Amino acid sequence: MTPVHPPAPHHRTALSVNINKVALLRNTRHLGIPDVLRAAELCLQAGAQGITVHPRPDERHIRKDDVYELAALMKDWPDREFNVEGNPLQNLMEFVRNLSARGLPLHQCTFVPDGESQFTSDHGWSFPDDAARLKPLIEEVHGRGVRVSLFMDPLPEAMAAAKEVGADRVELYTETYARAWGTVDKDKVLNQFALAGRAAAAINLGVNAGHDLNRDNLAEFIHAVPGVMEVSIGHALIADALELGYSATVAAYLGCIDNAFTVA
Ligand SMILES: CC(=O)[C@@H](O)[C@H](O)COP(=O)(O)O
Ligand SMILES: NCC(=O)COP(=O)(O)O
Repeated sequence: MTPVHPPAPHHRTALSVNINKVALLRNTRHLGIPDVLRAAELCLQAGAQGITVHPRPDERHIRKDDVYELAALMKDWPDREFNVEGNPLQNLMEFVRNLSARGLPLHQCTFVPDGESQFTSDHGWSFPDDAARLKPLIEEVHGRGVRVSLFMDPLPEAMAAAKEVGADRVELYTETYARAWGTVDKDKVLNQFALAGRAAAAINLGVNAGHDLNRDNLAEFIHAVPGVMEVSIGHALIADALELGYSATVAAYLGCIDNAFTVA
């Protein structure tokens, strides 16, 4: 199948669509609609460079079977990325081990320090406190050929510790930026993210970003924070898709990313 939009050139920020919220709606009936596999396929056809899911222990949205079925779908899209988020001290490692045992694709794990039934992610890992328990888990994930990204608050001084435990990337937790967008605090907050991004880049730690990014705030973020390799976007993007459809919505977000690279 020919994608509407080709995979991103390597120097551009990749868009990974988080489809948690499609599953959330599906789970309110026993009819299987909206279909998460169909959602993923439509986003990939529209040019999204990856699919993200965050299977929470309470299965309020993404369920175990979804992860394996999505991974099987991703086999048909070898140039796209499958990213599974979660807490490796809860359920995430089970997915890593089973996907690996079944020979199914998994390209990136994003370790997120969420509680069992947390409302949504709201903080990053804390160093040095979390270092000793993360290190062997990161080694295990690497042993299965999967990249590890650590969900982190935008603290420049914490980037070295993330690198030290073996992370390949950090995902900067962008809710504070999203909240500040459109207020007098925006430039100050954005500068904090830029400093964190630079601190990561200086030690060869890749930078992803996510949480509450949307069509209004995305381009400015990518423009200000150098070298963002990937953004994972779910809530706002799926809300937009309810109005515009997946294809137009993904195209709009890819357009925001393109704009970030073209505006002066
Ligand atoms: C790590 C992160 O920011 C995302 O996982 C986000 O929290 C989506 O999770 P929910 O869709 O469950 O809110
Ligand atoms: N890692 C962030 C993510 O996948 C999506 O977060 P959100 O856009 O649903 O807030």
